[in-house]
Amino acid sequence: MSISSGQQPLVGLVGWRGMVGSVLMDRMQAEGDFNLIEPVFFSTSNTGGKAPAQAKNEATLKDAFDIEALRKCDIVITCQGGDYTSEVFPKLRATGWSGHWIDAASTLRMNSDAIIILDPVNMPVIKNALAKGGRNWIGGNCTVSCMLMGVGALYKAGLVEWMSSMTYQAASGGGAQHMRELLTQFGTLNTQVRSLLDDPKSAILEIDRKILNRQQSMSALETENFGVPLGGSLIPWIDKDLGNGVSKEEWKAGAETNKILGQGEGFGTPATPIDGFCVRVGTMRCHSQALTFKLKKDVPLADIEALIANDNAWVKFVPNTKEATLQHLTPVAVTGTLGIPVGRVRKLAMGPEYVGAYTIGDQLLWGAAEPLRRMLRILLDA
Ligand SMILES: NC(=O)C1=CN([C@@H]2O[C@H](COP(=O)(O)OP(=O)(O)OC[C@H]3O[C@@H](n4cnc5c(N)ncnc54)[C@H](OP(=O)(O)O)[C@@H]3O)[C@@H](O)[C@H]2O)C=CC1
Ligand SMILES: N[C@@H](CC(=O)OP(=O)(O)O)C(=O)O
Repeated sequence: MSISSGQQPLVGLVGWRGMVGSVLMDRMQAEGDFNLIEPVFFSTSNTGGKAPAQAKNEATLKDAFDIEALRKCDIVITCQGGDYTSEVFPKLRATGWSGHWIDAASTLRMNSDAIIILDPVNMPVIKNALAKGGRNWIGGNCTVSCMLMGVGALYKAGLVEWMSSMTYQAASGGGAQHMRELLTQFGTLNTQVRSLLDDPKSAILEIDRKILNRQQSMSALETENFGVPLGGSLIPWIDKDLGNGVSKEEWKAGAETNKILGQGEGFGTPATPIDGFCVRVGTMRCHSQALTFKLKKDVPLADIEALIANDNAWVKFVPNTKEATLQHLTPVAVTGTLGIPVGRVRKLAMGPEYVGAYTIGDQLLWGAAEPLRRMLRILLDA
């Protein structure tokens, strides 16, 4: 980066105290990123307040809507959300600001001048854009990023004719309030039948009936965030209704995966068809997905396993046994780690080119925060 010699780049951080932002701060701290930058902390709600401990010269919070203050930054990293990006980004660029904008929100992802960043998968796409003066670096959809960290090797090897994904997405994808709502619902349901649970002789169908009654009578307040109960249930629709039977989350799987891989519209190469269903389940912060591949040819299972296992430092190949699956392939095993286990890999009954796999990722780490801080490092090294 062209920063005056002897100075550290001024990096503005917006959204640092939110859920994604807090995970980002922890990772930046753990990796020593703050040693390499001069951080400036912004707030949408507490201008003039005390900046966090990582602050160096700028000890107070700046106004996140102050375009002049943002303009001084060489790099802005934001986890504040799409509304903030929509409001501030165009104004900032309109001033002629030529700094780097690194963003967790989806707002700018599909813009032609934006790169979806996932460097273990698409470093060549990132480097190419950097060389051409790229300035907008956007984190991908959490499900897409976690999927590609796990099985990106099959795409890189040009083996995938099409892929279908069935997701099991955690409450955290909706935000912190959604996680709270899920846990509150679990508590409410438990309270409803606690005395029956304590009695080993009680009838299970009585417990079941009481739970269903309580679920079906939950108030608008109790389901304020998800709209319907998630505790003890699931919701097979995530994000907006695109009006054609497809949810926006499902659309992102194909659109973003192809863009990350640098193929399809705008790249002059055919897109890989990717489609499936996205489902919200009552887990906390790991997104899981069952994948079906049609490969372009019959590849021996051992070769497929080796490709996946050797793709990057974070993917963990899980042998397709019950014991290994229960041990390593659950949200409880993966939460809070950067590991991306891939298991249940097997040929499917439809034919030798059909392969199934199951993968999990912490949607706040590889799904949101980690690609952002790694992009910061790529810029610092450039
Ligand atoms: N949640 C997810 O799974 C993913 C989210 N994203 C993107 O990241 C954006 C931010 O998501 P997320 O981190 O979940 O949002 P949060 O709601 O946790 O945080 C967003 C902002 O809300 C403000 N805020 C208000 N009250 C509180 C509070 N009590 N604690 C902390 N912050 C508070 C903070 O801004 P301030 O300090 O200025 O007041 C904070 O930066 C999303 O809108 C999305 O665009 C991307 C991938 C995944
Ligand atoms: N939509 C994701 C979370 C998210 O923020 O996705 P995106 O960054 O694509 O808006 C979920 O609900 O699980």
